[in-house]
Amino acid sequence: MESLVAATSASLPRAAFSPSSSSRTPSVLRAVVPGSGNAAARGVRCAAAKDSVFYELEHDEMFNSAEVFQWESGKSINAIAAAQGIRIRRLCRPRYPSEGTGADRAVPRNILEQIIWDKEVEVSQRKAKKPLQKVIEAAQHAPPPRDFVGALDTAHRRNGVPALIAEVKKASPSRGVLREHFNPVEIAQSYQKNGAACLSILTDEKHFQGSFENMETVRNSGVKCPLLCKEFVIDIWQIYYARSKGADAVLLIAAVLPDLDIKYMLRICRNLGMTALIEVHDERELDRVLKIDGVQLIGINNRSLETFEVDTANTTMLLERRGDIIRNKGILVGESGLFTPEDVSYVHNAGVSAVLVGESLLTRDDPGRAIAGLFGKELLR
Ligand SMILES: O=C(O)c1ccccc1NCC(=O)[C@H](O)[C@H](O)COP(=O)(O)O
Repeated sequence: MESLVAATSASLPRAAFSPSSSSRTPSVLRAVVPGSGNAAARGVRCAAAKDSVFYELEHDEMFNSAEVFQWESGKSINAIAAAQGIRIRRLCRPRYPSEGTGADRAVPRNILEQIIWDKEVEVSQRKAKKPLQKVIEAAQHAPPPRDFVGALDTAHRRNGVPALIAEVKKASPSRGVLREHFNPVEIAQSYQKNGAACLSILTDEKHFQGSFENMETVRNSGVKCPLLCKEFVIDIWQIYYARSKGADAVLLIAAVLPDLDIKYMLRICRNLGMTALIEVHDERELDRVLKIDGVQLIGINNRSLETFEVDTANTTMLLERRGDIIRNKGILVGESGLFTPEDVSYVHNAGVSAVLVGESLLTRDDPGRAIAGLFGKELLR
């Protein structure tokens, strides 16, 4: 089968393959069959020859989902997202005057919404400088992707405690600057030396003082741990860009991305040989993600990205309710607010086999050596 990525880059209009662009260009078939956005024209969906790529797309569950039909009937991305319980809105510009601008659209409701709105502006500027096709080409020349899930699994078995994804972040909206002297390569090397299985590199500049350059420098420094690109992904462009800078995995946040975006982005990750860590905060997000095929890594974030409140009981609560189903899916990651060996044991007992930790390591003089303190023992490499 010709891959979606190949179809994207080779034969179809670029915009047609960006379900998360702010203009929300509708499905592939509408782009290639003028006028197919209305019900009558939708009959065209079944007209492609059996040997064409469009036949496969027409028969693809993704392109026949309710969400695609909702797009095609003109429903806005925010309306579709809201129907899935997503509270974070996109900074959608009105498509026609009657939609208005709406006073409430002008002000983000919380920090996550602010980050996403800033990200939309940032991504559109980056795309203008480096179009998708160029980033896809750059991704093809990147150092090969490494096995993120395999590294977590091996470390968990070796140490009998959750595998560590150690975070390289200078600052955060909730805590401000965590580390004045910030050398990403030094921190990454020290994490690796002290038993981290994987690393998470913050790439958002505005709110976390991170960068894609940090990702690239760490990747080129000889650090062997697989790297997660900790970014607020709203567009496939960012996934290709992360790969081009050497990332092995990307974060996808269920509080931000509708189901179809997650499915589509998962496919792109798979085609690129990358892993997606799908992050959830509550039961509703978890239930959405559990219905998606191909999810290998689910992160339960203990920090509300809307209020900043951290509560490790969130992991226990979600695992008590959905533990069996989640464990069958793959590896579970406990994220945020872990400071002591008791915190780590608590989420381990709840069922996680990996933890994502930033602040409690980064605020120590030597972040790598702080790992033993966090786990109550030295981790083997
Ligand atoms: O950390 C924040 O303040 C924050 C605010 C808004 C969105 C995301 C945010 N953090 C991302 C993370 O989830 C953490 O960096 C990660 O889980 C590590 O958490 P911690 O160990 O508490 O630094």
